Amino acid sequence: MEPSEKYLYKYKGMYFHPEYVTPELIDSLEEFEIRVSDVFLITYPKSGTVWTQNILSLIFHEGHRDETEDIHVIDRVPWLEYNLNKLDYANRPSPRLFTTHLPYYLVPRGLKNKRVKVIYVARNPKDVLVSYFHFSKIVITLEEIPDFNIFMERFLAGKVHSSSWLDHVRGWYDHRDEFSILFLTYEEMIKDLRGVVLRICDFLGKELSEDDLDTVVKKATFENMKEDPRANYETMPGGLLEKDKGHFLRKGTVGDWKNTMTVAQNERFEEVFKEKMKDLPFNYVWNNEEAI
Ligand SMILES: Nc1ncnc2c1ncn2[C@@H]1O[C@H](COP(=O)(O)OS(=O)(=O)O)[C@@H](OP(=O)(O)O)[C@H]1O
Repeated sequence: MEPSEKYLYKYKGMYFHPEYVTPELIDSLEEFEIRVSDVFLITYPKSGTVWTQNILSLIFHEGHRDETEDIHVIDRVPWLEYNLNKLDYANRPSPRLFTTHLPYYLVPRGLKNKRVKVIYVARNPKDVLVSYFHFSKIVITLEEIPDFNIFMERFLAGKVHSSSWLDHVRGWYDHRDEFSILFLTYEEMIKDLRGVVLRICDFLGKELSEDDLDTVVKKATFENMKEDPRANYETMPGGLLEKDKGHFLRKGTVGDWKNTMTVAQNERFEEVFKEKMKDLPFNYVWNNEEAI
């Protein structure tokens, strides 16, 4: 079953939503003017994007940490290709923080000067699949596919928004030498959030006091983010979420795929993905017992 054109179109090998992204915009991003102080967060959807957005916002903005500023993370670390709140990116003060789901070959050329810091977060693709499946039910501009089996086949074929998980992760990993890039996984964030925040700070050359570090870690926990209107995405622009159907911050756990996928579905998933993932260094995300 092919994706409906109402929700998806393909451009330069990548599926985009027609309402938010035009081919002209994608083309223009190649020349997007980069500052060396910019920081880019890059993810495949449902891999821990908003979590890391929140962490970056907390690291960089005292007013977020001490709650004196009421600015949503979508405005602190906005999407490069989905400028939902029409921010003036060219005139934002430095350091600018951006988020993107773009593949390595569509990001601004300036990222390749190796001076711009890029953080890539990957997550076990089975958990990504399940999170994506639930997400498609609550976002009004995503095609809702009630049958998990059909959704999984679309996911495996890369016929979803942002295309194939495998191509995304592999592309960024195989081209890592062209960027100044820190790879993180959702699973290690779950296992040792403080350690990951420290690694991010180290990578970005940010020094936080112990108290500030504690605050970042505390405010980035699932429970606290769920209660924080600046970070829980309950009020997405344009009323994108159908709140009575579920929440953006849904479960926030590792291994939830086991509650959804049948043995046969897991076998099918592994048949398509496992061999192709073999030489990726993220093998540990494949098997949750090994990850935790
Ligand atoms: N603090 C924290 N701790 C643990 N997990 C968290 C946290 N914040 C967000 N999440 C979970 O991340 C999933 C959403 O992924 P993304 O933010 O990448 O989605 S999106 O691409 O921006 O739509 C989604 O995963 P699921 O719960 O499995 O659906 C969120 O719950």
